[in-house]
Amino acid sequence: MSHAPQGRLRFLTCGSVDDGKSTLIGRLLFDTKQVFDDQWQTLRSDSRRFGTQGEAPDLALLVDGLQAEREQGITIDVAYRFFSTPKRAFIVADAPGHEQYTRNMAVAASTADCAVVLADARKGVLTQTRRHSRIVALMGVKRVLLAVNKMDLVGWDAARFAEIAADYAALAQTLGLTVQAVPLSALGGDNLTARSAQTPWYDGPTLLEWLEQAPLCRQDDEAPLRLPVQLVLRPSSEFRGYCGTVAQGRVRAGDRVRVQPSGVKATVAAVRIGFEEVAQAGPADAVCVTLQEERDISRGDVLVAADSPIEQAEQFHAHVVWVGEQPLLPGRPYWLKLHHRTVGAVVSSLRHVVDVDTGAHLSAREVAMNGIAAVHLSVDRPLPFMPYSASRELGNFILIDRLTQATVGAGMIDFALRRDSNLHWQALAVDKAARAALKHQQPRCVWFTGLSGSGKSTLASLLEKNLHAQGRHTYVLDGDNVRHGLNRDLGFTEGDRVENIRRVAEVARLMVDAGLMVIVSFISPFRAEREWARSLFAPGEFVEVFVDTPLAECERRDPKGLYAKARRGEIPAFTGISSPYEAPLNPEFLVQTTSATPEALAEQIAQSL
Ligand SMILES: Nc1ncnc2c1ncn2[C@@H]1O[C@H](COP(=O)(O)OS(=O)(=O)O)[C@@H](OP(=O)(O)O)[C@H]1O
Ligand SMILES: Nc1ncnc2c1ncn2[C@@H]1O[C@H](COP(=O)(O)OP(=O)(O)O)[C@@H](O)[C@H]1O
Repeated sequence: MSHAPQGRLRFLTCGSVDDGKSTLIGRLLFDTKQVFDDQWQTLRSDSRRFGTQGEAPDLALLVDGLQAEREQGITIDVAYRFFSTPKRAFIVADAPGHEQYTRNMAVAASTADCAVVLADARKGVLTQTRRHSRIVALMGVKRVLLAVNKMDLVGWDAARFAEIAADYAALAQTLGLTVQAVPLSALGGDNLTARSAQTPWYDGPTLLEWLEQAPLCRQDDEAPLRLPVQLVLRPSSEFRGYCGTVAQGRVRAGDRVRVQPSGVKATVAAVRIGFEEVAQAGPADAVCVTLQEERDISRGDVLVAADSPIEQAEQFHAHVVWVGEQPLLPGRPYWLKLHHRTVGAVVSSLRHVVDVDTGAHLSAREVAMNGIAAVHLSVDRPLPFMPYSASRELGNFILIDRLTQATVGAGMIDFALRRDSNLHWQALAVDKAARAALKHQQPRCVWFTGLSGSGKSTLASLLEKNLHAQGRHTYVLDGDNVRHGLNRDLGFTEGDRVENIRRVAEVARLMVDAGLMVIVSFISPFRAEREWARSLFAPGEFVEVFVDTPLAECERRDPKGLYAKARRGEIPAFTGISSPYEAPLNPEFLVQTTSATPEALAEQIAQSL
């Protein structure tokens, strides 16, 4: 094998179940397997240099799918296979076309340079073909080979091939894909690795020729440097190295760099790959950079060319592929991880859900598993980023459930929202401490949660009376009254409850900032929102009170007759009956209303404040 491969092309294959995908991949592997051993050696030596598996080959080097997603650990059903020819090495990702295909395909496509879309010559372009092509295009793949397979079963009919190719070309145009259609038979090996005698009328490339020539995505070493910091190495007080994989551009000793988001500048002292000092490094190189100056840099920062910063924002327009079992709900807090930076995030608005069959934009209030949506995202700290179209490494993120730590979404940033740069937090001369001092009190948010009829309102009202009598400045936010004003537009779906609590928590925060002792009394059935509410306050400021009255007792009390109605089926999604209540795991107070009077309970809580 005298020729060095021209880089390593990653592609994915997609098609409907019977289109012949496995045969095609099997054939490719079989026809090229004579060099497989050589390549395996390369992988082994690569693994020793860059890998994390010691002597064993680090397959992750082949499969660095959604980077963050992999670190997070989520099972994605994608098979990666490896083969090579004298011209090039290939990694083919095979995403099963059946269940969960959206998320599997999205993950596979997120690192692919191109895609091979199969169509059965007898069936032509099907709904599935459209669906897969749309997902592939959304994930940033620009080039597609349309493999019109089973041409032998249509008698190698040139007209049939031309018809399918034209059909697909029309779709490709709407998706912004560049297409090469190839007539082939995976079974017979025609036009796969060798030109077929059956298609004298076809003068385009074979499938393999096309793959050998297809441009790689990651070749942008002309671009300014972008190096997300994955790890800060400090083996001794003398040495501080910043490690990560170069996303774009080159880095050399002497280069001026800027640290984002802080903005401080520094000069590169040395660049290492493994233990070796190198003159320079480029895209996809895993490097360790040292600086001449001492700087405060941590994981999640990005080193960029000093004169060419990337954007930073807190609000984005993005696309999300939802992989969570629970639906995506606007207003619910998630963690967002972009390159190596993790921040708090909420979907501030759900713009639309994409119908993958037709491309239509549908309005929706939540996104189910495998759904794809356009959203506005708001994060709690400035995030250096690039649009996904300009950099997959700096433009793709994952969303993580705050409670289970499971990955629930994979996303692509489209652009920062303009309003972001015009919104500035007002620093005011009089602050919370000053306001609280004037009132001679410690501001607090006392958060009552529990079933309807558990006793929240009764206790909240008694607590306020008690505090007021001590000269405290208080305010009660109660579900029943807030739902008549600020939250009049909200009902009792999961999404509406999430938004209900989000708004109330924000209002409570403002009131605590005003120096008040705020008492919140809402069912607030979900842990995620209560935990997020807690995160808005300083340590010790948020006091969660779980009014732990058994459902049977609440139902017996039924102060508003709602349980009776709910049992008769007249109220849909009633908490405790037909809608869930997630009890707090570590509340500051657990209150049992069946064994003490409301007055005694309120007194106990007041004492502790
Ligand atoms: N479907 C359904 N489920 C639960 N509750 C219902 C429902 N429909 C109306 N109500 C009445 O609304 C009050 C609860 O509102 P909240 O804002 O506290 O609910 S939530 O936190 O958004 O879940 C609740 O008041 P409380 O009894 O004070 O809890 C009920 O009176
Ligand atoms: N120890 C107690 N604490 C609070 N409420 C109690 C207690 N014992 C009985 N109750 C009764 O339970 C009912 C609770 O209703 P409410 O305070 O409106 O509940 P919620 O606001 O949680 O829906 C009231 O009728 C109240 O008098």
